[in-house]
Amino acid sequence: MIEPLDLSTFLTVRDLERAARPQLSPSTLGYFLSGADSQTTLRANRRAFRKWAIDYRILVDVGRIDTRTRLLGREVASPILVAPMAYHCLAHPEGELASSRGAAKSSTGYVTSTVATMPLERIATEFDAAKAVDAGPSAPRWFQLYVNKDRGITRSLIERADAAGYQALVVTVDVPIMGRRLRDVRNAFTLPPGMVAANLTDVAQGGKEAYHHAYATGRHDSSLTWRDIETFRTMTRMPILLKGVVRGDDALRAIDAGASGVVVSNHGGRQLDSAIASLDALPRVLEAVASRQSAGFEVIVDGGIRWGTDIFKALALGARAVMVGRPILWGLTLAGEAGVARVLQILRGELTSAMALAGCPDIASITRDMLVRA
Ligand SMILES: Cc1cc2nc3c(=O)[nH]c(=O)nc-3n(C[C@H](O)[C@H](O)[C@H](O)COP(=O)(O)O)c2cc1C
Ligand SMILES: CCCCC(=O)C(=O)O
Repeated sequence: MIEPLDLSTFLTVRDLERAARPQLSPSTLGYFLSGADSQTTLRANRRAFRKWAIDYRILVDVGRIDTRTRLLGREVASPILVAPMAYHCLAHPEGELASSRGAAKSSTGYVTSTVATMPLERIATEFDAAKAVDAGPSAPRWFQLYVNKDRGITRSLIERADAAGYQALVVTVDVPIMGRRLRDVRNAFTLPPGMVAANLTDVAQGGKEAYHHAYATGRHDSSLTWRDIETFRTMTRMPILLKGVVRGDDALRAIDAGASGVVVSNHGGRQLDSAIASLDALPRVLEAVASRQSAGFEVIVDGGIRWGTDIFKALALGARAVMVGRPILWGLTLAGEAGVARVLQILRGELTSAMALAGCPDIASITRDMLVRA
C-alpha cells in the first residue's frame, strides 16, 4: 500500500511543484509549464516581483492579522482567487470537482474555465457544498468565457453560468489566437481518450481529431471586438471582468464597455511572447482607472505569484486581489482537493506572515509606500 502523502511536509509552492512534476506525463507537464515561444514573458512575470522590496514598518500591533477585503461589492476572506485554467482532469481524475472543493474549503474564490473537463453546473454544486460553514465571508465563484465562433454556443454558456449562480463573467481577451507553446507543438499536445471539454460537447471530442487543436483552430473566435463586450453586457446580469488587459487605454475602454473590472494579465506568459510583465503593467492600468474615478471598478492581477510576499507586493501597488494559476495545478496533481487546499493555505499563511512582519495588520494598511525599488 502506498503511504498517504503528508502534505504538511510541503512548506512552499515550490515544494509542491517539485513533487508534482514527476507525476505528470511529459505532454501534460509541458502544457502546464509552458510559456509562448522564447518564454521571455513567462520569466518576466516572475522577475517583476523581484524588482520590488518591502519597506517594512516596526512596532505596530500585529497580534491580529485580518486578510478580509471586498470584491465586487462583497466581503471575501482573502484577496486570493484560483485563476481559470483548462483541463483539470489532466492533473487529477476528479478534475475541477476536486479543485473547486479545495478552494471552497479554503474560503478562496474560484474561476471556472470554459474549457473545464467537468460540467460548469457540477463544479458550481461541488463548490457550494464544500464551502466552509463557519462564520466569515463566503468565497465567490466566477465563470471564465472563451468566445465561440458560434455565438449561439457562447450565449448558451453565458445563460448556463447565470443559471448556475456564477457571480461574475470573466471574458478572456488575450487569446485572439492561441499562443505557440513549443512543447505543445512538439508533443502534439491533446486530451487523452475519454477526456473532454465538458461544456463544449459540440466540438469534435477525442477520436482522430485532436481536441485541443480542433477547438483552438476551429471554434475559437478571432474576430472578437469591443462591440461584442457591449453585447455580452446586455445578455447577463453578471458583472463582467476583462482578463488579459495590460494597457491603461484598454482599461478605460473596458469601463466604457460596461465592464466592472479587469484582470491585468498576460495569460501566464502563454500568449504574446515579449509582452510586458503583468506586475509591470499594473501601475499604469491603476493610474488610468483612477483618472476616471470609476468607483468600484476592480483591478486584479495574475502571473507569477508563488509567494505570499508576491501577493503583498501586488496589493501594495494597488491591486484589489490576485489570481493564482499553475501552483493550483501542482497541488491538484499531488493530492486533489487536499493538495489545492494546501497550496492556498501556504499562500495565505505566507501573506499573513508578511503582513505581520511588515507592520500591516489589515489589507487596507498595505499601501504603496510599503514598497521601494529593490
Ligand atoms: C495550463 C493552463 C491553462 C490555462 N487555461 C486558461 C483558460 O482556460 N482560460 C483563461 O482565461 N486562462 C487560462 N490560463 C491562464 C491563467 O488563468 C492565468 O492567467 C495564468 O496561469 C497566471 O499565471 P501563473 O500560472 O504564473 O500564476 C491557463 C494557464 C495555464 C498554466
Ligand atoms: C483552447 C484552450 C485554451 C486554454 C488556455 O487558455 C491555455 O492553454 O492557456
